[in-house]
Amino acid sequence: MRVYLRVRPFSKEELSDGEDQGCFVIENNQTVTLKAPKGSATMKSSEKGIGMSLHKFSFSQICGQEVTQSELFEDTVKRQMSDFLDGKNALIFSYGVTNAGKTYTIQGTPKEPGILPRVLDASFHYIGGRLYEGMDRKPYLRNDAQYLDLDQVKQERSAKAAVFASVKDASPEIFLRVFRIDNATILHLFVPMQECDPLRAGGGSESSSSPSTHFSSSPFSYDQTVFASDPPEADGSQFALWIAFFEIYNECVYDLLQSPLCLKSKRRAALRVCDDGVGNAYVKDLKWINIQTLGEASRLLQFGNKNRSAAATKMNQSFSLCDLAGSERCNKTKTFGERLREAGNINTSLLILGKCISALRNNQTDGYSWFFMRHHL
Ligand SMILES: Nc1ncnc2c1ncn2[C@@H]1O[C@H](COP(=O)(O)OP(=O)(O)OP(=O)(O)O)[C@@H](O)[C@H]1O
Repeated sequence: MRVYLRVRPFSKEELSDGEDQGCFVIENNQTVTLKAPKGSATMKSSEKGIGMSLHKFSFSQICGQEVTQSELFEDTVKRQMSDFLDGKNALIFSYGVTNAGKTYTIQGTPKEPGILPRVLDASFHYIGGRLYEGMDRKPYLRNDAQYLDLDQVKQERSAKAAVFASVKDASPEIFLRVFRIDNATILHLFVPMQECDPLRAGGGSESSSSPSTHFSSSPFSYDQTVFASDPPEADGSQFALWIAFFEIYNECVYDLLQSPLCLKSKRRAALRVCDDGVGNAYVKDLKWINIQTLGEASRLLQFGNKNRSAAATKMNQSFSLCDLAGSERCNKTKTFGERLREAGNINTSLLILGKCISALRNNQTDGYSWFFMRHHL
């Protein structure tokens, strides 16, 4: 596990409130010293000879306030991303007091995209023309994939269409802003809008052009050689990308990709955290959506984020639902196994996005977590 510290600059308000008291000194790129603020309980205690006013902390690496989003990605996540593309699962978790800069670091702003859009972009870049266009290989339990029959594929398509239909009125401007670096690059990065049309998106494999063409002119600059070496084209490997997005709120797991059409009651149903039978936790009944383009990924992110804030403010939370959460053993049913191997060499790559708020709120802290799972079948 690697632990990075990111220090954000003071805001104008903080500076005018005199919060910059030199309490924080970066000694080197791995060590910081914290000095208790004047008048704080810690400072008063140390003046009485109880406890210390100085504390040193060490990290894998410290990113100072001058570090840009792009540099942060290069210095921290890129290595993990490379492992992920090599077939290892990964988890990225950000933790800090409210207003510390977690959202800025993970999601970023239109002008300064954070880790998430960069990783999505890099994933598509890496996969290039090897994206599996069908929807019949789907994540299953924690580390597995299942084969879907024609009826199930149909259901997947309509579920996807329902989600995309509910964001179809979103302004393309907002949509584009998610990854915008500057005006000149907008059109290059994003897929043509008709490719994001919900009806077409619902059609799954009907995408007519190779996904690689959409990302060849991405505004993000990566040294692709740092990423895992491409699997040999000759082995016919393809990649299926599915996204799930959930939040943990007051100890309950909520699906953020649940289409509002499915929410007949105003209460959101909490999902269960189950065991796959071999000790791996997974979220039962979590909605997975197959994506074919970076644009679709971006729309899902937008959709889920909207659900998150709406959920917190508009919906009538029922804490009695909490008893549904918690670990529960679920029977492992039939998996795809050998049938998939016979059918071809498909890598199923999964991205799970989630914001963990949970009981951490009690300490005025919260965290973002983000998992990558990938398996070769
Ligand atoms: N590295 C940075 N450079 C410039 N501004 C930053 C940086 N990090 C954070 N900020 C700014 O600081 C403010 C707080 O950041 P952010 O909203 O990301 O905090 P947070 O930890 O997600 O807060 P919360 O837990 O309340 O959601 C925002 O205005 C953000 O734009």
